[in-house]
Amino acid sequence: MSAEQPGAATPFELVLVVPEAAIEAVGEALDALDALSVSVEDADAMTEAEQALFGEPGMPPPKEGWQRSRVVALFPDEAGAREAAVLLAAQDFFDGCRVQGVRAVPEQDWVRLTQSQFEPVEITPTFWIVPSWHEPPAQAREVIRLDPGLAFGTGTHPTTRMCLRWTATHAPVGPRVLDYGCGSGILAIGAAKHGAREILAVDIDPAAVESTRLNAEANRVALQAGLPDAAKGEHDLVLANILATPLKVLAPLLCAHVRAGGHLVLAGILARQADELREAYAPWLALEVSDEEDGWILMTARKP
Ligand SMILES: C[S@@+](CC[C@H](N)C(=O)[O-])C[C@H]1O[C@@H](n2cnc3c(N)ncnc32)[C@H](O)[C@@H]1O
Repeated sequence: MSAEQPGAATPFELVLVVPEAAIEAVGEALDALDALSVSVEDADAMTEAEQALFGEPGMPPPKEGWQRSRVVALFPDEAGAREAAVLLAAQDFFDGCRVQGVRAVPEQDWVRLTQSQFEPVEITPTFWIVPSWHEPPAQAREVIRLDPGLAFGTGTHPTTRMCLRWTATHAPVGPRVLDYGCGSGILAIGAAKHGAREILAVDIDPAAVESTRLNAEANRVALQAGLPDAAKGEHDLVLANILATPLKVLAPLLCAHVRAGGHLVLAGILARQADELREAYAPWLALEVSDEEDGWILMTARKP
């Protein structure tokens, strides 16, 4: 197999120069943006400013980056790498960082590499995300079939997993569900597997909308997918796994889409951002932290 095979997108690298103060936030954001891998090296390597970075023997280095790190993040395709560059540039922590380039990564067996990185993912003991090249585990009763593709959301990221887990543990969810920032459509499909019947999925990225339609079809789920303008009406459940900054901007809009008695479920939020999110949503809903994984939190509220 090779990258030239029909259907195999060419992977792209996003190359960033990041000061030490921003390295942790950039790393977390790249993780949230579904980078396949992230490597960090000294941006000043082979110059007079080169710094050695050592840890205790057998221990990790004492810090995560150099004074200026060169961060190389691998994405499955060009759209993913470019979207990550745009989303990162909009974050407050990105001040002082620089996008050095977005470039194709040639001549490797990316299909096999990608497949080897995606194993079935357990959401609950009976709810699994399973790539098409795997058999579902015997104990799986609800299964989403999903392969890594153009859009974020394969179930490997804690933010996605927490949203899916919430949906599974609150099943059956009400019939009307809005997935805002749908990416691959994984949350919408997960809601369909747990009781939702009228599902609307929206995203600013047309590639995500298309990906959601295809993934829904592959999972025999009926839903409507479109750009954010398509979000209309009130819903029993509104799910939004975006990053903290856009979630704050979207607060009035997302709250308006929740019916009285309905639920709002937000992810893409770091534990240290809980208070700012709570404050941003306070005029409409009282958010609380209802799950936490790897430093990411799930914030939820029920509309009175
Ligand atoms: C972190 S991904 C989440 C994808 C999927 N829902 C999941 O949970 O895995 C965030 C998605 O939100 C979309 N997005 C970002 N800002 C948005 C906005 N203002 N309105 C709608 N979608 C947005 C991005 O294009 C991306 O597909």
